[in-house]
Amino acid sequence: MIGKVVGQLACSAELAALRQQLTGVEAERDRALQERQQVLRGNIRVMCRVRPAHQQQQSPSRSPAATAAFGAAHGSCIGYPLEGLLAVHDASTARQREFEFDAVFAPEASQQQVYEEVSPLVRSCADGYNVCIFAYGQTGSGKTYTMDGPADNPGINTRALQELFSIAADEVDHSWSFQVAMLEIYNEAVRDLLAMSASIGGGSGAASAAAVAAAASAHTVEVSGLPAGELPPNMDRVPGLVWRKVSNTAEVQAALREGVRARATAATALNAASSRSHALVSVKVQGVREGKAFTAMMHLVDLAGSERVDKSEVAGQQLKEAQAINKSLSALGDVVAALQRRGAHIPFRNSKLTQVLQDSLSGSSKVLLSRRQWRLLRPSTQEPAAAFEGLSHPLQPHGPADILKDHGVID
Ligand SMILES: Nc1ncnc2c1ncn2[C@@H]1O[C@H](COP(=O)(O)OP(=O)(O)OP(=O)(O)O)[C@@H](O)[C@H]1O
Repeated sequence: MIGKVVGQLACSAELAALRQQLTGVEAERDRALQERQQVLRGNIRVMCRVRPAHQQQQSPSRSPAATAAFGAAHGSCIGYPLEGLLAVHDASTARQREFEFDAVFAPEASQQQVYEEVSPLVRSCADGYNVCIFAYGQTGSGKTYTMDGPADNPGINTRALQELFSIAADEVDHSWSFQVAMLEIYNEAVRDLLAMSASIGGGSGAASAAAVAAAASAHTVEVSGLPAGELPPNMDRVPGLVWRKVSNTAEVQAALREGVRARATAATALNAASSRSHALVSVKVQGVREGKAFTAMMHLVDLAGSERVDKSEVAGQQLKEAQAINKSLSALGDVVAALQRRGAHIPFRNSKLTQVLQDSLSGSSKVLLSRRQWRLLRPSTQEPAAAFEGLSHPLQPHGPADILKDHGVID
């Protein structure tokens, strides 16, 4: 009797082990498939999210024709003729152009819909790949909303960590750990926001401007410019950076809030707009797969506003800011272009931003850019009515046409 029970136990233990093995094989096959899919879709993907019009620009009673007329009166209107395409009609030149992205989100797209397109990259990070997700666009175009988002409808940052937690919860090995760090890059100086927050009490407003300025300077950190392969395994890209351990959404949101407050406090104390700096949330994932430990990094980046500043109109601090932003955005553009060309030399050293991100931009890392690197498909002089009927959205003053104009894509 005892022998039989033990036999059955052994048998069910074997069955359980076999099932576990099979699940492991299936999970491994799914991961390989997902990786293959990612490689085929390209390691650099570019999506475009169109911000809804502000309230004063919206009218619930506006028909598609009236919407098109509104757009035309404001110089341009936009439409979505096919999946992944954005069409821009510029009324002043009667020109229409189409731009191709990996995905285009219309103004009504929800935070969750945007996140679902990003989610495969987050899953790649849980498979051990380094990942970078950027939001790029003019001031007011919705970068912070997309990355950070309101507390009751969070953006990519919180959703990405939630997904990582849920992946880890389903793993056989429960020794996974997650840490976040927050950095700000302003005028080519890199600041540790969580360290600053600890010095000034989370930016609760109690610290004087002088104390905040002192903290900002004290927590300015060095970045190693060494190429990825030459960085010793025990050396961090940003030595001494404060990493906060997180294991649930509440901890993530508390850390993010602290960093955001420290950034805003520093901006006020230094008399600078926070949109003039790059904000980075870095996530370090340490996990175990098939008995092997791995570390992967994910950088979630809210880039500084990309508007072109006419140098003749700004001076002093604003000019310095504009130059620093231009320098770092063009350095990022050069790096992405070199990666796309698979160039032998990738110019990471040209800015602090690309130095900080270099481990997540090289090798088999995955990169996602929101609003950048669009490919012009075909210019046309079609009337907007046909192309835009039923699809039109008025263009707000800070809408894509302004961005496209800024970059000389349209006149
Ligand atoms: N998809 C959206 N849905 C609703 N509101 C949005 C959306 N995108 C942006 N907004 C709102 O538009 C305003 C500007 O957005 P946001 O602050 O995210 O712009 P930004 O590009 O980060 O600007 P900056 O460069 O100045 O930081 C905010 O009030 C934000 O709440």
